[in-house]
Amino acid sequence: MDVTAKTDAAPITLDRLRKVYPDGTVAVGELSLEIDSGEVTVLIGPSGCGKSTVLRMVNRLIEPSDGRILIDGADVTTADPVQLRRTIGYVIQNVGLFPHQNVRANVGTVPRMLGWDRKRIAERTDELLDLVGLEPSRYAARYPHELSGGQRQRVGFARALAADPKVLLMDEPFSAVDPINRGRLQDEFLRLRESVRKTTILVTHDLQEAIKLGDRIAVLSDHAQLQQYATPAELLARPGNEFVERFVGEDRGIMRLSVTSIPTDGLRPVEEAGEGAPVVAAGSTLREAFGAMLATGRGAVVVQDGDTPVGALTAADVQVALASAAVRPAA
Ligand SMILES: Nc1ncnc2c1ncn2[C@@H]1O[C@H](COP(=O)(O)OP(=O)(O)OP(=O)(O)O)[C@@H](O)[C@H]1O
Repeated sequence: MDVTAKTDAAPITLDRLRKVYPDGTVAVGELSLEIDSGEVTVLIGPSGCGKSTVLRMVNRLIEPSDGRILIDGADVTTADPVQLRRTIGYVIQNVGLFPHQNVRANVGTVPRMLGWDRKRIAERTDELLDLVGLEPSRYAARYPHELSGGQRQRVGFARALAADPKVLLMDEPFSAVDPINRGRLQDEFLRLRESVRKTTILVTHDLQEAIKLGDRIAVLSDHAQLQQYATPAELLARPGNEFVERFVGEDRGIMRLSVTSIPTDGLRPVEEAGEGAPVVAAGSTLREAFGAMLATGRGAVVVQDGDTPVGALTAADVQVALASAAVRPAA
């Protein structure tokens, strides 16, 4: 892990957070959650269970009725909301770019408010556009309507990161783009996380997305009641109660393939894979190994560390690896 990037992040504590809207709707009953510095925590749960309300209390777009929110140990429920929002990146479904400002101006919004000089803003904008894969010379002068949905989402992400916030809030960030682009954006998000490690709270409806992007997943039921808070692997292997079991559904066995790595020991001798068997890299997931078997119609793969074959894994071994991962203590 990149230590310098890690220092940019801050832990978040939600302490008995509560929101009752003026009409009496209890959106959030009482939620407590510890989010480690630099981690991505996903809030997931049925429609209307209070996910967005929780997220929007963190940047004070919504005022909590009770409870505290600590960022880096400081209670932000008493901070000036405008100042606070400048230190928190916020990415929403339809991006919310300013339509009459070009990409450069959109990305520079918060640095401008913070009074950075033009040169510093321009340098930062170029750096961020590069980071999200939009070449500045080509895209900086464009207006939002001259971009695809996925490109707009990238600009939104660059804008959220512009002033180097310690915290990033993302509300259904990828749900407005088509499935192929969504997958690409998710992959980019994972890649970006290697260099820009912000403490992130991400709201989604999509369990696959939660499993792919989350370090931890908080499953909520109505009134933002916390049903389980666990790593993706733990959640799928050991749903904490009936609600979570129903929520993760019957596909959880299949999904576990994506969050479980090929075992490092106990592999068969390479020869057992047979001549011409597909090769997967050591450290790949069971899903990648099983996918390679299905794609080639073979019953085994060769596991390779760099250029060196280290063993063979059969379809039956995949099942055994899944079963033994379930009894191991949580990662
Ligand atoms: N301004 C408001 N006034 C009254 N009730 C509200 C208000 N905003 C949201 N609610 C209610 O609070 C509850 C939680 O809403 P919230 O948007 O946080 O849920 P959500 O889990 O994000 O939903 P979705 O997944 O459908 O976006 C819902 O019952 C909603 O109808």
